[in-house]
Amino acid sequence: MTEPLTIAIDGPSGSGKSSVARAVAQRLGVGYLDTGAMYRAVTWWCLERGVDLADTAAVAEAARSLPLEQSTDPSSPAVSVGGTDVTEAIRTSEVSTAVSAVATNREVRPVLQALQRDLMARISDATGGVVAEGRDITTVVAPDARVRILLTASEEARLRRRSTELHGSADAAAVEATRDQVLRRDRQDSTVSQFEDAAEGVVLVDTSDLTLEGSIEAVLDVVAGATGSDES
Ligand SMILES: Nc1ncnc2c1ncn2[C@@H]1O[C@H](COP(=O)(O)OP(=O)(O)OP(=O)(O)O)[C@@H](O)[C@H]1O
Ligand SMILES: Nc1ccn([C@H]2C[C@H](O)[C@@H](COP(=O)(O)O)O2)c(=O)n1
Repeated sequence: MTEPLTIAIDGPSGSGKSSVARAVAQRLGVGYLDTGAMYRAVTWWCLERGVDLADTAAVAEAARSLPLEQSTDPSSPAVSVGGTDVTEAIRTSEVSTAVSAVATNREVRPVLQALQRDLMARISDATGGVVAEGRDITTVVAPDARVRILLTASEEARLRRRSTELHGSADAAAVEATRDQVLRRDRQDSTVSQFEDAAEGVVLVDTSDLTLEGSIEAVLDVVAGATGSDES
């Protein structure tokens, strides 16, 4: 039996994890797991039901009982909670501003990490592999993955990308408006996960000077090197 192709990608906000992981999964014909979407879905669910995000036990209970459905098809990622499509709602600035309170809740993390391992196994069974991305996939969720990558980019590049995505511009005002969402979140999230430096055995891919296509190719090259085949 062929070993499933598990690819774990971590990195800071705006490094390009989601865009690159989705494209890589599509090109390799395997499933895709956006673990950040799961932290966002818990956040949305708590805000919707008036759960105080500072009440760690109540938030952990919400994570345990979350009626989550998540598409793992890289060509159509979608998330619904309790039958409501929240694919767009989990990307609002309200959720983006609040999500670190959930991601740094140490009772929530093991709940979602267990769910992520379970989903990764199921996706691999169905498609022969999985590309999972987040902040702790290479170190905690799937430290035995065949390919482990830390995707990074300079602070300037990450702010420029996120600002272009959110405001359609990377001028000084737009970058300033984006700064808090990107950098504060990374500061908070890095208190519970190691995604600023590559852990032992994790390959660092710096995309600061790469185009999106260049970043995808760079990751496919690492996959080909690690699997001894020309997966690209
Ligand atoms: N060279 C590049 N590599 C990857 N993404 C790039 C590149 N250049 C621009 N982008 C763009 O950067 C934006 C941010 O990418 P993406 O959402 O994939 O980042 P992320 O690391 O998943 O961020 P977050 O963790 O905050 O969700 C996207 O609009 C993407 O198209
Ligand atoms: N494995 C993960 C994935 C995500 N997070 C945190 C980091 C962010 O604050 C939030 C949303 O992630 P994004 O969609 O921006 O990638 O969830 C984490 O702690 N661990």
